[in-house]
Amino acid sequence: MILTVTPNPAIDLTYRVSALETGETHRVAPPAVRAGGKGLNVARVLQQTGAASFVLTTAGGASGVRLADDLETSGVPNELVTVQAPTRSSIAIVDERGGETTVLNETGGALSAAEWTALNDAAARLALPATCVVGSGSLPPDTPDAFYAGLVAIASERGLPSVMDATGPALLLAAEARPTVLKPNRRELAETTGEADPVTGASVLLNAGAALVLVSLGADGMLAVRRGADVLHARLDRRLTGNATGAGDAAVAAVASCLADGTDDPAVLLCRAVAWSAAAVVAPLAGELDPAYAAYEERVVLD
Ligand SMILES: O=P(O)(O)OC[C@@]1(O)O[C@H](CO)[C@@H](O)[C@@H]1O
Repeated sequence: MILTVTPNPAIDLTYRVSALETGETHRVAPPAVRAGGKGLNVARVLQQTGAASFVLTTAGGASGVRLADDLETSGVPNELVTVQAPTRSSIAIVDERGGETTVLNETGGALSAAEWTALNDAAARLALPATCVVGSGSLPPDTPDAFYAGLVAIASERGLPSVMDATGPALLLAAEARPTVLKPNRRELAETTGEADPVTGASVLLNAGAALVLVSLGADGMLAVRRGADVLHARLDRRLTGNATGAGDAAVAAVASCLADGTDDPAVLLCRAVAWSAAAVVAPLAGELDPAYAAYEERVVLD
């Protein structure tokens, strides 16, 4: 199975409005409520495509109970580390007029040293039967920046590929631990490396130790950057509108599914990542793909 580790999950609340106006009052239908957080979305997408996945995450307070209940309903196998801090909320507001989504991510509560140890220990144990290790999402406040680097090391010690989707110092340290793939988006990469150009930013992560960096460019597709090789760019043959929340998670799921099957050709990874990402934009909620997701691979243009 593909192990996904999410230290800072969320209850995702997705609202739909006909046209979002800042500073105005909106009458809205109740939100869709789901257990979310990037790794949970990755695991849900993998489950939809028939790949075995496993969620390791934290849960705290009444919102943590809600998260646990929803995960059980989803049928994705999981293990939850119980923590003191209540599980945070993430609010997505989908503007049906322009197809843009506004997201409010609570920062979440800090974990104690004992809770971090429990999460690390569980990751090391659950990696034993895994075929790939995925770490994704923001880290709670006062987190050890080396958490994702530790996850890469756990994978490497077991000879497993690893995919990390992180930002800031956690992303830089993860790069130094020599992961198989890093997948920041363009903004996260620029914030982390201080480089506005995505290829230059990706080179910073490659020089630090990453083998392959996939940079998501939103509607402009995705780049695959490797050391000493041509940069690859892929995009869908047309622009799509919908809910882009979770599109990056679908890309991570695509990469993890390739690696778990023993495929590490960057062009193959990139094209599947672009295809699943597009199929996620069309699906209403993060963690879902358009059921016709496989057909999107034929619509990917590789430069
Ligand atoms: O605060 P983070 O961890 O960066 O992002 C959290 C989050 O917005 O990302 C997912 C979409 O990618 C949502 O399910 C989730 O709640």
